[in-house]
Order: sequence, then C-alpha cells, then structure tokens
Amino acid sequence: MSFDPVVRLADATRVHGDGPQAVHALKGVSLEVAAGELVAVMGPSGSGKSTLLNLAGGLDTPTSGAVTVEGTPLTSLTDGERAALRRRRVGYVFQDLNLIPSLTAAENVMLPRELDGVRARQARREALEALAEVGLEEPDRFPDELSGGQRQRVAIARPQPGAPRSPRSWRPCGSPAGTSCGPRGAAP
Ligand SMILES: Nc1ncnc2c1ncn2[C@@H]1O[C@H](COP(=O)(O)OP(=O)(O)OP(=O)(O)O)[C@@H](O)[C@H]1O
Repeated sequence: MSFDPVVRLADATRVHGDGPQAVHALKGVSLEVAAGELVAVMGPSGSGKSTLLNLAGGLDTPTSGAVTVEGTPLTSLTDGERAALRRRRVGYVFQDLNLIPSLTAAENVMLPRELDGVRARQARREALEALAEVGLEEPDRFPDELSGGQRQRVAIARPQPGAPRSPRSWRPCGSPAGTSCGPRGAAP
C-alpha cells in the first residue's frame, strides 16, 4: 500500500520565547500522517500537543525542522500563502472553540462561507445541512444557550473560509447517524 503523507513533520522543534524564559515545547518531533489516517496525540497537560497541532495545521511555524502539508513545505510560504492554505485545506477545531458569542450557531457556521463570497441564502442552507449532519437541532440558539457538547458540534460544522463544501469529503464526528467520523469512503 502506498503511503502518501498529508502532513509531515521532520525533526520539528518549537521554542516559545527566548533567553532564560524560553520554553522548548517541541524537541525534534517527526511524524507522518497519511490520507484517511486518524491519529490521536496523547500526553500530559503542557507536553506540547497544541504546539504540535498548531504546526501541523499551519497556524504556527517551527523554530527548526520542516512541516509539509500536502507536499507543500510551510516554511517556503509567505504568511499570506500560509493563511490561504490554512483557509482552503485545513479544518481546525480550537480547544476553546472560538465561536462568536453574538452570532447564532447557524450564523457562526455561515460566516466563513459568506466571507468567501457565498450568498447568505446559500450559506444558511449549507450551515443548516452541516449542523444537521453533526446532530445539532438548535441552529438559531446563541453559543451561551448551548451545552458544551453542542458548542463543539457547531465548531466541527463550521467550515474554513474557502473550503469546498460540495461534494463534502469529510464526515463530521458526532453525527447521530453514525459513530465514526473521517474521510468519506474510508473504513470506519
Ligand atoms: N505562546 C507561548 N508562550 C510561551 N510558552 C508557551 C506558549 N504556548 C505554549 N507554551 C508552553 O509550551 C508548552 C506546551 O504547551 P501546549 O499548549 O502545546 O501543551 P498541551 O500539551 O497542548 O497542553 P494542554 O493539554 O494543557 O492543552 C507548555 O509548557 C506551555 O506553557
């Protein structure tokens, strides 16, 4: 079976800050993730999991070493190019979700699409479909009117600006229709 890494970290380090305050959050991490592969990163609090995901998702760059997403070395990109790759190719559910409190669940999901030029009516249709897919039945509630799990579902349903929504290539986690999640067509 061919192994085609979607994400590749090669001897990646990330140091936060400098001088005596420097925190060596990642020290020489190498990792390859293939298309369709599900990976769980486990470790104690403060061990560097978010730092690793920030590098793999293009939110941050390594202090040394290389990070490649779909064959593109992130360190070769300008900030603008990296932001575009992140918008179009990366889905990221933040630890604190980053939902906008003044927008309803549906509006949170619609917003990135509207920023990408999709008309409100179409964006709402897509948002309701995505929210139904993750089993969220309260699209017009605000984040503080939802449970923690429901808020997570909204964050999962929220597309990255510019991400293609049709045909959808990713089956969101948490759908009541199935217990598995991941790329469509992959074995559960
Ligand atoms: N911006 C930053 N500036 C300084 N230190 C940081 C910064 N971000 C993270 N760190 C430090 O880097 C280390 C790794 O942090 P990270 O957030 O990656 O851990 P984590 O494994 O995700 O933790 P948790 O499970 O608690 O979310 C920690 O010691 C943290 O204090």
